Amino acid sequence: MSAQERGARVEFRGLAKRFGGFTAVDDLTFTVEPGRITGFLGPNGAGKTTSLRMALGLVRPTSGTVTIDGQAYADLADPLGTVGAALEATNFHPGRSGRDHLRVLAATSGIPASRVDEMLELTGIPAFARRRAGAYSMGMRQRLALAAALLGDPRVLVLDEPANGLDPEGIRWLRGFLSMLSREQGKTVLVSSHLLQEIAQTADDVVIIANGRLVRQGSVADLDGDAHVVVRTSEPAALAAALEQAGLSAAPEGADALLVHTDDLRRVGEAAHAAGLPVWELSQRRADLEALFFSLTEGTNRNLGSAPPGSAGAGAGEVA
Ligand SMILES: Nc1ncnc2c1ncn2[C@@H]1O[C@H](COP(=O)(O)OP(=O)(O)OP(=O)(O)O)[C@@H](O)[C@H]1O
Repeated sequence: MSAQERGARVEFRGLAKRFGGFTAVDDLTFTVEPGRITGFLGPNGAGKTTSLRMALGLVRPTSGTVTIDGQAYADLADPLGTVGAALEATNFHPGRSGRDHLRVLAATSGIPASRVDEMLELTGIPAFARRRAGAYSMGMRQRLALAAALLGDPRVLVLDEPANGLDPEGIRWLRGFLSMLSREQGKTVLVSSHLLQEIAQTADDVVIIANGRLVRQGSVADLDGDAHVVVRTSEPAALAAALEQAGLSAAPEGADALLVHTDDLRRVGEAAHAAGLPVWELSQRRADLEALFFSLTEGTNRNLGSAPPGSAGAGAGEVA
């Protein structure tokens, strides 16, 4: 089975959610491709959790749809084998061990008990999982939630802020683990975060939202941008012509500089020298995904400052 067949496409179409007069998610349209890791990014309060909950049929959209392999979650013939989700890592009974929790889940879903120990092994908590869940650290809960999400060997994995509470070693482990699930097993992985650096190294694609709206989407490679050379001169027009002759395209940047579409400083310097033009600065510049993320989401953290009208805070006031 190819990765394309193993994973499943998740399509968000015109998805919106209003809580009273407050629009938490606004006309969100994007596609999550099979066999790839998609980072779902946005500052706190951007609407990530609400969107993921709508994808899983836990919150009813005001309008729009989310389909998994062409079907709404509620219509899936084999939900556990299609989507595994870890939305919040806190809802385990404190008196029960993590292993027992998973065994109950497996039993009620017709999944063999042996799968539980396999998943605990895979997520690195076989011994810890025999202790009561109430004593678990946040990182342990995250791993347990991940093990639970994987029980049905789902084609799609939906994870809400899975790096929260993990230490640097745990975050490194999570990166490798998600890569393995998507690259070796072809699963579709949709993972939310409010911190770009947590997933920029792992994600193939990113979807960035702010104030409930889509602000940018694309592959990490595209958004990170190509390298450019900045060249500053007193003769920008003449230098642009000289660069064009040398087969390089350049665009003006301010009054006295050009942005040249190449990463080869030497070619730019030699073209200027051959044309007898003065150069004041010659440097490389790379559009940085991190800078892009900040510029797109700056000042949009809706959980800071005054509460939005009609909002009693996350999780309150809504019955799906
Ligand atoms: N049940 C609800 N009733 C009213 N407002 C809500 C409800 N659930 C979420 N909101 C509001 O909708 C907005 C989006 O919340 P959501 O939890 O989806 O954001 P998020 O991007 O997941 O942020 P975070 O990382 O902080 O969870 C927030 O301003 C939140 O307060």
